[in-house]
Amino acid sequence: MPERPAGQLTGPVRIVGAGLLGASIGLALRARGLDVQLEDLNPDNLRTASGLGAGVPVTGDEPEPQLVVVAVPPDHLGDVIVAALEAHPAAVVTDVGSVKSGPLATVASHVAADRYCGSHPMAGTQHSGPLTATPTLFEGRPWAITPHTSTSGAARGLVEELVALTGAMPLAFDPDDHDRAVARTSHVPHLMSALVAGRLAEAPEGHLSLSGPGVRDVTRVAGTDPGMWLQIVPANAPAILELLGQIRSDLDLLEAAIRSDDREALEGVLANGVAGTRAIPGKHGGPVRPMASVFVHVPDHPGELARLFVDVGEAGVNVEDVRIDHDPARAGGQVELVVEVARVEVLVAALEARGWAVHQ
Ligand SMILES: NC(=O)C1=CN([C@@H]2O[C@H](COP(=O)(O)OP(=O)(O)OC[C@H]3O[C@@H](n4cnc5c(N)ncnc54)[C@H](O)[C@@H]3O)[C@@H](O)[C@H]2O)C=CC1
Ligand SMILES: O=C(O)C(=O)Cc1ccc(O)cc1
Repeated sequence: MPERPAGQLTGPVRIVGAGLLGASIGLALRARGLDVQLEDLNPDNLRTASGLGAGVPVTGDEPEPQLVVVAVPPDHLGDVIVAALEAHPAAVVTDVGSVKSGPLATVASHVAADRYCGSHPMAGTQHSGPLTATPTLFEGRPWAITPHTSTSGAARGLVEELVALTGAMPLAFDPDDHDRAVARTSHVPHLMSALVAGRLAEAPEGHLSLSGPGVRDVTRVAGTDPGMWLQIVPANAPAILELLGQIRSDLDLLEAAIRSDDREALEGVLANGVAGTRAIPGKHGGPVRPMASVFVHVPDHPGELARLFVDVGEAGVNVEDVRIDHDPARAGGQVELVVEVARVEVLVAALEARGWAVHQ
């Protein structure tokens, strides 16, 4: 295939699988003025996605796509990518699947594999289907681009443009290395979250009333629709099993340390955890900036949250993250504002001066 200079993703883009990911990509591309064609086996999802403005359902009369984005569940990726390469002999084909080596194995023997370049955005919500699709889903998020040995420069270039148009941050990975990376950063964390959350379901009556932000943080991702994970985990079994083996040894060490009250070994486990959290890159891949939480009691009246955020804005402090919980002490909410450590004093002083009950 001839090399295509950069800056030439003009569409049409065909999206196969108009669920959460497909419809969100469609919305992002429509916002940039590209023609988007939608295909889905499920007529309800197709109707919802096109109704939201993510693109136009295919009829068979439309022009050939320049780029096909396959966004179907993991079990079907390989076959649907091959079908797209065959159906659209001039198009570049990518997919957004969570695991790259399996689909590539299906595609690799295909004569037109040079037109295929895998990819994987690290963004989602806890819901599947197009209803919660949003054009901003990918903004500032990492999006892996996983060319294989025979991917053409032109195919890779077009996928890079797709990623740039959605506002995501492109990161190049070899497909196998990508799978090892997401086993560590996404798949095993999800399974660990499910294991911890699973112990909550059988808790004796009353115990869960002591739930605080900690348990919510650790179990949040376990609450996502399990359907997709039932396909992701088997698709990345080798990389996941390797990490689970290491965690099993860590658990043995931890259990022994607790049994023998070995504080040094326990400290080692906890220190490793601290080192791990600090190793996660900061926003947009930048350096990690130390963060701290400021907790604010918000009375249970309409408009109070809005007033709080106006006051934070006027204090000139950027909120990096925010969580809202019931206040265990009084009626109302407790808002946790995560800000840079260096901004905590300014924020606390400004909020107290405006009458907010604040603690750290
Ligand atoms: N949900 C997430 O958080 C993320 C998902 N992914 C990957 O993106 C892909 C799509 O995931 P979601 O959008 O969440 O799933 P989804 O379930 O919301 O959407 C999948 C869509 O594909 C359609 N479909 C299934 N088989 C099809 C076929 N053969 N031809 C045409 N349409 C077909 C379904 O009807 C559905 O509308 C998956 O491979 C997943 O691994 C990647 C990053 C994040
Ligand atoms: O795990 C995360 O960090 C998410 O944001 C959600 C998610 C789920 C599955 C993926 O393949 C990619 C991202």
